[in-house]
Amino acid sequence: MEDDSAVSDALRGLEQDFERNLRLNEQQQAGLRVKCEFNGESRVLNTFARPLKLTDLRNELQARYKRRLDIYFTMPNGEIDVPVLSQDDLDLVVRIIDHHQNLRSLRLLLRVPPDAEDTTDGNGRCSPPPGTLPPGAEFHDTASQMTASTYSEGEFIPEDRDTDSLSSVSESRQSLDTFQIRARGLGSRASVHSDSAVAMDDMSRRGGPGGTFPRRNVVHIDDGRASVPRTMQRTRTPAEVAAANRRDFPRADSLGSAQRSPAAPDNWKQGDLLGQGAFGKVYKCHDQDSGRLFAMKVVQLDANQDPATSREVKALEIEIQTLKKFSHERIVQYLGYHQDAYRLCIFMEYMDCGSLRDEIKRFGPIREILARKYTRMVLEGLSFLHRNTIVHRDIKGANILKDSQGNVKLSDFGSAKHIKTLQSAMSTTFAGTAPYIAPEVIRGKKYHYKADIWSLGSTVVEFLTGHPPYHQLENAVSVIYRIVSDQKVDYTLPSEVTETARQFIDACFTHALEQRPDADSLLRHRFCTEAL
Ligand SMILES: Nc1ncnc2c1ncn2[C@@H]1O[C@H](COP(=O)(O)OP(=O)(O)OP(=O)(O)O)[C@@H](O)[C@H]1O
Repeated sequence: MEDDSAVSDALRGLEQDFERNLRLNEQQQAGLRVKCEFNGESRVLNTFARPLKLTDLRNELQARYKRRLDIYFTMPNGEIDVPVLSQDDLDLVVRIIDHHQNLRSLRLLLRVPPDAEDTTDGNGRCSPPPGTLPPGAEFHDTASQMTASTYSEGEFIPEDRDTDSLSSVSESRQSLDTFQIRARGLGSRASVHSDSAVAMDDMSRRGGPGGTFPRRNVVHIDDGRASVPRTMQRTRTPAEVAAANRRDFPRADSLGSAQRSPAAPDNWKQGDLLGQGAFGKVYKCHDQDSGRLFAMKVVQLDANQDPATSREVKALEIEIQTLKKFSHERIVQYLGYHQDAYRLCIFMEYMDCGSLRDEIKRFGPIREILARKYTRMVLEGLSFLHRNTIVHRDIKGANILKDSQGNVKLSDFGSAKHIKTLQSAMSTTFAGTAPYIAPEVIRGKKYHYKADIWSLGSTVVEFLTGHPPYHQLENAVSVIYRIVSDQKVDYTLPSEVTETARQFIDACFTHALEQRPDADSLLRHRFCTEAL
């Protein structure tokens, strides 16, 4: 009986291989259709003969667009663009789409090279229109004594600290952070799960005791202090919220107490630079009213933002408004945001020891005993996010922050999608993130919460070896090619690392989503439960 089923399995496998090869042959004999997107406009170029030559492609682009353009390969999910710099990159990209069942054409994103942009100020930034605040001007600049005003459409949403009817989501037990928030009774589980944003938006629409009234977004700069204007936002329609939540999640069955939302400071002073990511700088800040320290991520905006970028900024603001209501001892607390014409400032809880990536850079790979502890804390954070229908989407050492007591927390959750789209729109790349991306995401599936588990596997390799898998490869295209084509992720652990660690990592690197364990089951893995 067993023999029979083994034979039929093998036959089915052979049949599938045959069909795949047949399809591949047909595809390879047919030419290659190339679609290009430039400045928000999509065009189908010629069908190119194989093998596709980079010089032919460049010549065709030059003829069509009459300018030199940088070429990026856009993955089917539209979120990942990787630069195509050489013939080798292009060959890999063609191989990726040939092995991809659903891809019929090569999608390329075209961008004007930064050095060719004639509207830049020489630093890659766009010059502001006449009469506007220069991009370098900081709000706290005492010398300038300026008052800058920006106007945006929308309805004024009262700050949450004045809004008793707004609740936040929290499971924080004994948070060691300085942003401990006062508990305010039990929240409704149902409203916080997939309908959470609807419920919150609904409450926002109704407004708290402060009422709802239109207001202009004005930034006053005086006296070396910055006053944060009340934020404005467009409320999400139920359809948008439903679309955002149309994912397959575990049930939110253990939401804890609802608490008062943390609020962004009204008056602050910018301090030292804490670090810089692919997209913006992070500064330490001092709340001038409470004395608390917090972190401020500054995302520079292009003054001549195209509509797509503006939409993404708006979406990011809305996301942060929602995310700040989530509170847990293993996630870095969002406090709010402020936007003007030149920058979007995202306020967050301050973590005084920086990221685990910084720690690895400074002190080398992390010993397994500590890696186990960090992994457990990361999984607690992931378990909370996933129960609350949030996919982190960018788990990596650089997004795990630590305080001086050894607590680690997840940062940058939820906002990753908008940040990435913005990065893409503003011509930065996120090659640094490529080694952590799950293969199904590269293949174009929507982010499923289990994609975070795959990234966790890469992050544990990073803890133990100092680098994620495939870091030695030269470029992002090679990395994503290896992730989608390797049956087994190629990584080497130091000899002293236990078999338990390897099993844990391999469990994270399970290709089939339904077999890949979730955060709660990984928390029960011996890697997390047993001390060394
Ligand atoms: N809340 C915070 N508290 C303290 N330091 C922080 C905080 N957030 C970020 N940092 C510091 O700033 C650095 C840059 O953070 P940022 O989130 O901009 O980029 P990243 O996560 O390192 O990289 P990428 O932009 O590619 O995701 C971090 O590595 C960390 O050292």
